[in-house]
Amino acid sequence: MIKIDIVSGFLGAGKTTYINNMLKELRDEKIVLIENEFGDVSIDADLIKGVRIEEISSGCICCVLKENFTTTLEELIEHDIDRIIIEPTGISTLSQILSSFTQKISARCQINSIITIVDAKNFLDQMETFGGFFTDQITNARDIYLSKMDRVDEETLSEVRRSITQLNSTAVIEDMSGISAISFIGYQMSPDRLKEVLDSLVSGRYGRILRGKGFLGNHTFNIVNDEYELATREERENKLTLIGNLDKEKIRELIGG
Ligand SMILES: Nc1nc2c(ncn2[C@@H]2O[C@H](COP(=O)(O)OP(=O)(O)OP(=O)(O)O)[C@@H](O)[C@H]2O)c(=O)[nH]1
Repeated sequence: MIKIDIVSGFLGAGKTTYINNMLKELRDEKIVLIENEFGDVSIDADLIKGVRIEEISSGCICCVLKENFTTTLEELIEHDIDRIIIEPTGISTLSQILSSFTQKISARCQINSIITIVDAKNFLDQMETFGGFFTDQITNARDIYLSKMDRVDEETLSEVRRSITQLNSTAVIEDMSGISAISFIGYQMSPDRLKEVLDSLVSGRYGRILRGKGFLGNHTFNIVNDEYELATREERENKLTLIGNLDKEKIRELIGG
């Protein structure tokens, strides 16, 4: 299956910056980047190096250029590639892009990630003015990355996080430095399996876990770096939160959420 990663986000949010970082991690793969520009002049394609780039310009792939987009994808999947990264314009609606995947595309590809980059510095102002795009980009994302964290204070950051969570309570929100959190509510496993899972989590094979806390039935556990403690208490709702440089895909597989 060809992996598809969609990296959306408002104008200037940091999509190209994120994709360039992502490409550094994926040197061994055959990748095609679909770059969608609203204007005629391609700028982003010049900023990205080392991969094949398909440009679709003069409009958004979510509306006027939707057919071009679908045709481009259908042609691409005939080739020997591992991954397609899609960078829509900043004013694209993510729901429309997701609805462009025809049966032919879905049969050959698997959506690996649906990311929205949120500019922490400008988000609250832009949200007031351009709410529609944001709402769609945020509600349809699986992962939300905050950029420009270096340019905001803690209070603004909390407000940005609160506002995003109101629109999408299930997306993982993380900063571009790679420290993120992942939570599971109502997950199920046996106490024996829980011990195996905790051993795996602290092994380093699932990323670097800085902190973890959770409950499973009458068990409670704490993870700090590469150690964990497991104790028995009164019955609670099954919950688990992990914070760190996480390999979320593998963690989701491990926990089964
Ligand atoms: N201070 C700061 N600047 C950032 C950060 N991320 C991106 N930028 C800057 O923000 C500007 C826009 O970043 P891009 O990655 O080009 O954003 P984009 O979403 O691809 O922009 P468009 O394609 O025009 O919509 C650039 O000058 C980046 O260097 C960040 O975390 N902190």
